[in-house]
Amino acid sequence: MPNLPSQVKIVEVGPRDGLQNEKETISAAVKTELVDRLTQAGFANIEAASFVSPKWVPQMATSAEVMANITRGPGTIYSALTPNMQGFEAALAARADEVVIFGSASEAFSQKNINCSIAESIARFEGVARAAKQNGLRLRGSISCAFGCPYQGEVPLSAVADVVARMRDLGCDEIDIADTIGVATPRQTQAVMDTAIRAFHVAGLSGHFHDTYGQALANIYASLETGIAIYHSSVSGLGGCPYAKGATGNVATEDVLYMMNGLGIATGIDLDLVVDAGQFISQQLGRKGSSRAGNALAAKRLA
Ligand SMILES: CC(=O)SCCNC(=O)CCNC(=O)[C@H](O)C(C)(C)COP(=O)(O)OP(=O)(O)OC[C@H]1O[C@@H](n2cnc3c(N)ncnc32)[C@H](O)[C@@H]1OP(=O)(O)O
Ligand SMILES: CC(=O)CC(=O)O
Repeated sequence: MPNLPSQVKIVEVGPRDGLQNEKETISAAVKTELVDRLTQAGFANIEAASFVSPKWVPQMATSAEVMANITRGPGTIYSALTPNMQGFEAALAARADEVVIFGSASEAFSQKNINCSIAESIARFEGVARAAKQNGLRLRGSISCAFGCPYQGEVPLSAVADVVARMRDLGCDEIDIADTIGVATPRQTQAVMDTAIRAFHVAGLSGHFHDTYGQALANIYASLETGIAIYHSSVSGLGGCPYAKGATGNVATEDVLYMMNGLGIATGIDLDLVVDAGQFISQQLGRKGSSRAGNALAAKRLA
């Protein structure tokens, strides 16, 4: 049995990554209730908002209202995406605990997603990073397309190493290695994670896996073997990226928790309450959730 971490942090990204791609407008009240349910379930970190252009991502336009109305848990960090100073100022006003600068290891994706090159994005993030530190906010860097890009295909390890180093030099407390389109497989995952670990301390790295090809849980297990102990997931497997067509949601939180529980890895999260939250948001969206464990556990309750 390989030596796996004895505990992990699960960052719940459903309210942001999970909902950002929904076509029908979801009310701020529903989003607020979702965040509150997730807080009750015991998450130490919830990605609750995104202060991006409402023209680019209309679903996130209610972020300030959601942040104003949630009931904050004393031990929970509420994060918000901030692509530039305009986003940062909004996140600060909304009392975000952590801001997320989000770049890419792929030039093509950077242009499509945030309308600038990787180098331009890093220059933009410098102001956000400085302001975050000055205001005592945590700073997280997210690196999209670390395993493959919907526009340019392969992404070399050297590109991942380069952006991790740039995020590190900006002073990020945590850096996410993201499989935006869910194409990675376990050996590749370990190669990318080992590359990131050479550029940043392992305790500050996280794995953000979408599940398009059904590989996300296997990739999380592979990452556990490299020592990575922070994972992102989305309740009910919600999600997708408006600038990565065809990509499905993040790995489902219920499935990750079920696996961690089985491995004896502590998360501090109440799986039953996450299943309830998944049922709630699925009902609101009018469709069955895509978490295998969530659906099985909900069916067992009815049996
Ligand atoms: C993999 C993932 O899931 S990542 C998450 C999903 N992707 C995203 O959220 C990316 C969203 N992208 C964006 O919001 C945009 O590309 C931006 C804001 C980063 C850059 O867009 P640009 O058009 O180059 O911005 P620019 O600075 O030129 O401003 C254009 C307009 O956007 C507005 N804008 C810029 N930044 C923001 C912001 N953070 N919040 C709200 N509005 C903004 C400006 O006020 C301006 O408005 P106007 O036309 O009414 O004057
Ligand atoms: C910011 C993100 O949402 C990360 C990704 O999936 O690319």
